[in-house]
Amino acid sequence: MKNVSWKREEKWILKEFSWEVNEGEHWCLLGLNGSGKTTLLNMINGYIWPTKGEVHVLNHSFGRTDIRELRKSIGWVSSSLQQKIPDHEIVEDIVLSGKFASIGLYENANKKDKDQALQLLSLFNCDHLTMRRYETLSQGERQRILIARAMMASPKLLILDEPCTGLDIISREHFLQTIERLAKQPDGPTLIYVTHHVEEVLPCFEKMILLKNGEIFQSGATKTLLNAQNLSEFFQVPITVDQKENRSWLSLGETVKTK
Ligand SMILES: Nc1ncnc2c1ncn2[C@@H]1O[C@H](COP(=O)(O)OP(=O)(O)OP(=O)(O)O)[C@@H](O)[C@H]1O
Repeated sequence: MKNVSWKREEKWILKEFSWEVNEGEHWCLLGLNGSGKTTLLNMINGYIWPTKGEVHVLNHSFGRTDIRELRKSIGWVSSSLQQKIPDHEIVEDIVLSGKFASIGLYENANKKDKDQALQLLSLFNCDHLTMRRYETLSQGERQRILIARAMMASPKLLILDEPCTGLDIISREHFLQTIERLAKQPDGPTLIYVTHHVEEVLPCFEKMILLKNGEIFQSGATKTLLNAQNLSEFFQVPITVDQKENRSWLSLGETVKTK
């Protein structure tokens, strides 16, 4: 994205946003509520167009490409997708439907597709759920199934949009292990992980953007951005950062706690 801005109702929602993702990099996009994360994802997927600036995704230049073709190479797992899956759908069919980008399975999957679906279910430790109905799955299981579904289309880019929403701490940690495994897959997709929780930023996300009020507050190597001074300025409250297992854990500074 080069100098991308997006205006609605006389307000600039994204401002002069420039971002380059190189092949093989995994990025985390961290921003508070209303900072413009969803707007940015809608733009990457071609659902909205920049008011100013240029967007190129996976060598497709917006304005000169068939966006529907491009979307076939992008997986986007979000809570709105979760709500679209019918309760009665069987896990195996949900994963297979990813191949056809449909909600519901209307095409005949062949043996190769079925084998791939089973392999993905196994990758995400969901073998035991193959014949279960969607409505019987826990929140964490649903997220893993939907990522397996997205992977059926062998996307080049996989967007995980606040995937830990609704997960308790144990489920979250299990889920994050899955993401770590996914990031290490040879020939796997580039990951863009969107969150407002710093502790979800796994070591595999070596690059990140801190997004604030539609602008890049900072971007670059995760290691150099996640420190107390930067994050205190970003959140505008005193923050303490502890490092544990290559992840950053935040707590609010003393002055805030005693207020
Ligand atoms: N179509 C629109 N018209 C007017 N304002 C909009 C439109 N879409 C988004 N906005 C505004 O743009 C800002 C950024 O919204 P966006 O949904 O991108 O934020 P977000 O970072 O995804 O927030 P959250 O974490 O709460 O989901 C918000 O103030 C929102 O009200």
